[in-house]
Amino acid sequence: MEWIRGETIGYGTFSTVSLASSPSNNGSGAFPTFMAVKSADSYGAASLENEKAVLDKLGYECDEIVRCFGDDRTVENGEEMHNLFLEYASRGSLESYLKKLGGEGLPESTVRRHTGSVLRGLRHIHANGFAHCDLKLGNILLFGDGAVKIADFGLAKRVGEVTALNEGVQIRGTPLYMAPEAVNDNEYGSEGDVWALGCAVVEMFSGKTAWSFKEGSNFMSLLIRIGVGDEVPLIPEELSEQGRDFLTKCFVKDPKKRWTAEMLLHHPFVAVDLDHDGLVEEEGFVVNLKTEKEVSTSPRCPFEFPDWVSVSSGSQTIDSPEERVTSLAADSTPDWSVTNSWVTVR
Ligand SMILES: Nc1ncnc2c1ncn2[C@@H]1O[C@H](COP(=O)(O)OP(=O)(O)OP(=O)(O)O)[C@@H](O)[C@H]1O
Repeated sequence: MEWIRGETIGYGTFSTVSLASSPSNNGSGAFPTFMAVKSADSYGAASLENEKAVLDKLGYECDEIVRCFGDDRTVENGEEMHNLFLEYASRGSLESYLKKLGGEGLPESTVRRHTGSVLRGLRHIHANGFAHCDLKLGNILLFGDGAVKIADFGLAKRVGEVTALNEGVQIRGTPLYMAPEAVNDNEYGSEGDVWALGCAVVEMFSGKTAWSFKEGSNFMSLLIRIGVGDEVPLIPEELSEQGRDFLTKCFVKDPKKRWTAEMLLHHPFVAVDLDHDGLVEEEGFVVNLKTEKEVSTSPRCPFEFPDWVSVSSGSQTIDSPEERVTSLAADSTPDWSVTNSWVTVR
């Protein structure tokens, strides 16, 4: 495929994302005329390879997962670049969208709709045996028609798989979205994605991160709050009762008791049954609402789901929570990088 690199539309830890046009395709072939191309040098190549492998396995049937059209390599300024071609989200990420609102959150109706979409994406990812492991607003993309899709599968992994990244004392993803079992036991499974979804819902609604954390304050104190004790993120009081209840199901500290994406899709916060034809006008455009078939009463606990099976990630337990947090603090070789004034640890 011939393509032309356009303007830069985003930066990640491992990559730069630009607009790519493929005029010869004219939108008629296998590729659309405009795509996003995620490019990395040799340092980020493994992440891009992992992302492509996972997206290939997830296939095309889930509308809430960003599509991958293939990859190639180029030499630019004497350096070999690895390129991944993705569906272009013209409105960027939810993180950048919220930034434009200057600290304001989104209306609850929009939060419900986006949450339902992300849950359908997570259900598909988990049903195929993967965990995303880096769900956050920066990795939820907003499309011109109001749809949202999950992106950035660079850290995704097979549930139960022990990879080089989770051997020993390491953490992956963004600390603000880390689940207690990830902090305490190095466990990264589908349950952690549900915890992260809860953090994303709080942030979408309030415009603020789920954990209050002052810039410059001690990062380890946050890890201790997440991993040790009973504290969970603050649930916004302005949220409806359904929304608050939904979040309590995401913020269950014990991953085995936390609701799954499948279970949460039956929660009334997202399983809305509007008494009109499913169209709502929102933020200047009409959105076709997808609803779950059954919107009856919400199960109130995991045991009300007859076929619910708890999936454990199978990662090894390293230490007690206290020992692990202390070892994280004392670990001399973490790869710390700073993105958007927050610390991301790889
Ligand atoms: N398909 C896309 N369409 C439009 N914008 C995109 C697309 N993919 C990524 N972006 C933009 O680029 C940013 C970085 O992309 P992405 O998160 O995939 O990169 P990354 O290197 O894996 O980053 P990180 O792991 O640090 O989050 C996103 O936050 C988003 O703003």
